Amino acid sequence: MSRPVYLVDGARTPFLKARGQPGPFTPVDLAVQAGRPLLMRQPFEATAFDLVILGCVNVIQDEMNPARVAALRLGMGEEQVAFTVQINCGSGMQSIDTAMRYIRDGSHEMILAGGTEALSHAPLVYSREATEWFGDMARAKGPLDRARAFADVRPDFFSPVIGLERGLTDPITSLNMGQTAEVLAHRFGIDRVTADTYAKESHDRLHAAQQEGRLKGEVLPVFDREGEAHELDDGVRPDSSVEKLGQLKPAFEKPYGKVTPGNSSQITDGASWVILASETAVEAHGLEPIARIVDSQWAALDPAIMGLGPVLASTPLAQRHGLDCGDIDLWEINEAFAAQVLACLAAWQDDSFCQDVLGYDAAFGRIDRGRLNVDGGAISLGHPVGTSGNRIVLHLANAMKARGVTRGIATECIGGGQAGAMLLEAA
Ligand SMILES: CC(=O)SCCNC(=O)CCNC(=O)[C@H](O)C(C)(C)COP(=O)(O)OP(=O)(O)OC[C@H]1O[C@@H](n2cnc3c(N)ncnc32)[C@H](O)[C@@H]1OP(=O)(O)O
Repeated sequence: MSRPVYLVDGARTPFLKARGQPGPFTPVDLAVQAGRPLLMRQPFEATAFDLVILGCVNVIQDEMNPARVAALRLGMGEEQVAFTVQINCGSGMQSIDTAMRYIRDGSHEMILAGGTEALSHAPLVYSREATEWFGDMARAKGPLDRARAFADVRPDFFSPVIGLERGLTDPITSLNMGQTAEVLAHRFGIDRVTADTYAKESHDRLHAAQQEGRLKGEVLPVFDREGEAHELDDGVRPDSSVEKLGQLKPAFEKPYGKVTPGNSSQITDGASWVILASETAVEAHGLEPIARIVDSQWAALDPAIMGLGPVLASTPLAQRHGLDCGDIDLWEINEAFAAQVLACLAAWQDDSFCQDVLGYDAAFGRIDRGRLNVDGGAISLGHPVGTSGNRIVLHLANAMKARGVTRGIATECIGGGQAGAMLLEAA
C-alpha cells in the first residue's frame, strides 16, 4: 500500500542563542512549549495520535526518551507510544521520514513528528582518568584506600571538556564541523566576501520575515520560569553589514580560513513539530493540509566533506521523480555554514562533479538565490542540531503555501558524513 501523506500543521519555538550558560529550557521543555499551543489549536483531542516521534541529539539524563516524556507532559495519554530518533543533524527530519513511511504503508493515520535540542545544556565531560579516579574513590573501603586514591590524583584530570565541542568534532577524521566547511571553501574556491554576503542575506531575510509576519503561526512564544516571554529567534542581526562581517576572525582555521562566527550557523536551543496525517485522518477531523510529503532520500559520503551531502541526497530524489533543477520552486538547504551551502550550489553547477559523482550527463543546474532559504536560515536563526531538519520541512511547507508554488525540497548535511532530503508538493 502507498497512501498520500499530508503535513497538516506544525509549529516551533523561537530559536534562542546559547549564551555560555544552560538556557531556561531543557529539550523536553522546548518540545512541550512548542507542542502545547500546536495541539490546542487542533480540532481533535491530544490523544488522537497513533504515535509520537522526536529527534534529539543531546538527550539529557533526566529526560531519557524525550519523545515519551514530552508526550506525557503534553497530555497525550498514558497509552501514547513515543520514541526518540538520533541521526545527528538529521534527527528532526528522520522523525518526519519515519512518520511518513508508517502512514504511507497504511499502519498509522496521524503522527506527531518533531525535533528538539538544547545545545546550551551540553554536559561537561571529564577525562577517562578522572572518571576512573571517581570510581576508585567510590569503591574505597576505608581511610587508607581513600588516601591511596588521593595520592594518584593529578589536577589535569579535572579539566572538563564541554560536551558540545566533542559532539561537533567528527570521530573518524577528527575535523570539527567548521573545518569540514573550510575543506569545501578551499575545494570550491569560496571566498570570504561571497560567504559573508550570503550570511548578511540570511539575516536580512529572517528579519524581513519576522517584520512582515511570515513566521506567524509557525513560531510560537515560549515562557520561561520567571514568566518572561521569548517571541522571536534572537540571533538575528539586521544591523550587521558585509564590512562588519569581514572584520571577524576565522573561527576554525587561523589565520587564513574563510569560516567565521558571522558566516557559521549559530549554536541555539529550540524545538519544532509537524503533524502528519493520512487522507482518512484529514477527512475524519476536517483538516486542511499545508503540503504533501512526497518522498525522501538519505545519502552518505566522506565525513571530511559532509557539507556536500545535500547534493548527494536531493539530486537522486529529484531524478527519481523526473524533476530537473528548474522544476523545484523552493529550496531549504540547512545553513550549517555559508561556505558549505555555497559549495553545494557550486557542485550542482559543475559539469565534471555532476558527471563523476552523480552520474549525470551534465551539471544539474543553477539554484537561484531567490528560490533558496527565502526567509533566512541557520546562520541567522541558529541550528539546534536535532531540530533543524524538522524546521526546514515545516518552513518549506508554509513558504510553498504562502507563495502558491507547487514543489520544494528541504535538505541538510549531517555530521559524520550523511545527508537527508525531502520532496514536498502542494496539497
Ligand atoms: C551537519 C551540520 O549541520 S554541521 C554544523 C553543526 N553546528 C556547528 O558546527 C556550529 C557552528 N558554530 C559555532 O561553532 C559557533 O557559532 C562559532 C564557534 C563559530 C562562534 O561561536 P561564538 O564565538 O560563541 O560566537 P558569537 O556569537 O559569540 O560571535 C563571536 C563574535 O562575532 C560577532 N558576530 C557574530 N555574528 C556577527 C554578525 N552577523 N555581524 C557582526 N558580528 C558578528 C559577535 O558579536 C562576537 O563578537 P564579540 O566577540 O566582540 O562579542
